[in-house]
Amino acid sequence: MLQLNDVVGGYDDAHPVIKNVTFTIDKGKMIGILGPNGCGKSTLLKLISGILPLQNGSVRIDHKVAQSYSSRELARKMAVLPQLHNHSFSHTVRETVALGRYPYQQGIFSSWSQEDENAVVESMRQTGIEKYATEDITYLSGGEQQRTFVAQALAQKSALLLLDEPTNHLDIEHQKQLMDLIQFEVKTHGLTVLSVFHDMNLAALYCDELILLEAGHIVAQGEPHEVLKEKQVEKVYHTKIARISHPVIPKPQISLLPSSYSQKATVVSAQHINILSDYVLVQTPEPLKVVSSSLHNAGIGWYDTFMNRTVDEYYMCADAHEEMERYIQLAGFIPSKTVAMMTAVAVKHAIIKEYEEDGLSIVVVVTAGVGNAVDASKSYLRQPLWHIGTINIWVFINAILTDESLLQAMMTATEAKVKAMADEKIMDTIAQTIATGTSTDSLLIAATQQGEMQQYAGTVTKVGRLIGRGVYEATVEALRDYKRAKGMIE
Ligand SMILES: Nc1ncnc2c1ncn2[C@@H]1O[C@H](COP(=O)(O)OP(=O)(O)OP(=O)(O)O)[C@@H](O)[C@H]1O
Repeated sequence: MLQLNDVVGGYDDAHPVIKNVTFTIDKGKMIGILGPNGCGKSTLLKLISGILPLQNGSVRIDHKVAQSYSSRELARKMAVLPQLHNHSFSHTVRETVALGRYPYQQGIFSSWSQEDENAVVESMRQTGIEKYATEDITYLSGGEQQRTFVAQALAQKSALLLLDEPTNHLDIEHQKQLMDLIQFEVKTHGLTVLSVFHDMNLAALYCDELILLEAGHIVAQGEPHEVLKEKQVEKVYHTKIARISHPVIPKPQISLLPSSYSQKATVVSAQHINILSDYVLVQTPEPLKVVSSSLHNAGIGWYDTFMNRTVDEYYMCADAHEEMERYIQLAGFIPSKTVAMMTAVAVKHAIIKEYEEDGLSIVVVVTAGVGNAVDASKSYLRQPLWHIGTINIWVFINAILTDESLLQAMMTATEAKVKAMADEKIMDTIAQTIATGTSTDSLLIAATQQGEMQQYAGTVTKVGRLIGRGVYEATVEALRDYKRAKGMIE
């Protein structure tokens, strides 16, 4: 649909802004242009739309050199949404949108057709601006004006849309509406879109491909995950960032790292573990980075309150998540900052252990009830019933853990728990084999993210050795306590 070959151009022949830019966009694709301020994004759009002449190279639209189209023909092929600037002219919203139909007019509005009318009405409806139709555009907010100019570009009904920061001035509801609308036109009507973005995350969510410009050159081009690489983005934008995965769809997202974020020194020790009447509680002065399978706030996140709550062995609740959230609130804590799990074991039986080796320390807290012990390899023999038995394990680590380390710590802790079950000969009463856990166990790894970096946490790493030993010893002790409480041992 659009082909650029060795395009050179700008405002001054001696110093072109755009230098040898080559790319092709297929029909029905949405491509985002990214790059720092002044790198030439808007200039590139101006060269493509013919506002600026090319110094070298060619722009082809539908295999024909762009300059060979008359201006009216070109406008039927290509609509342009420039960067929104203050403008002095005064038109109603409807008149402004209707200007998008000029390529189809013979004289000024002398041949207004039903098709023109339909295009204007439809694009005003799509962008949600019908209610402002008779208002003067200069009285609208920045976002409303932006939507009016998008409607004008859509009313042009051209196959190629060039957009310069289309979501400028829009709140997130209208950003999403606009991007959804453009994506719908791309997917269902084969519209081709080339759009400048400052918001890399929005571009990654909606674009098929991204082009990253630096000082008028293309430095990267491809699918969002290929272009938004941490080192590449840091180099081009001269700033520290973290690349993360979108939580719901497989797209990369870029997060800024403020340079002056400072945390209070946080070291978790056994003294932080409070055993209250109904729950074990830990509160830390700063949030810890947590990975857990807790009932409340499972997954990876940052939390400063940790609760292991005793419930009746026959606890039943239609919505345990909602009930737990209410419980946390009534107990005086903030649900969004709290990770919480449940146990049928009285919390006075919680085992707390602290380990330190070579400047690295961890705290392990375990409650173990194994009335519902299961051999994971034989659990298919059971009915899938939810029943609280539960071994809950917390591991607090005074160090910086990478994500891979947090996940390895989960594995190391699980292996240590399984070994404790084996050594204590805890049986799966249905399979008649040694159990590996209970059917509702939870595990939490929480790192202060201060101190020494622990890249890995497998069994023979510095932190893995502490976790393996700590979880094993605390679980064995908790299992013995459980047996004692049940009169199984002295
Ligand atoms: N009308 C103009 N005359 C002369 N130089 C210009 C003109 N417009 C832009 N420039 C220069 O061209 C370079 C590229 O500008 P351009 O607007 O294309 O950058 P951009 O990547 O779109 O920037 P931003 O992210 O700030 O919108 C800049 O150095 C800018 O100063």
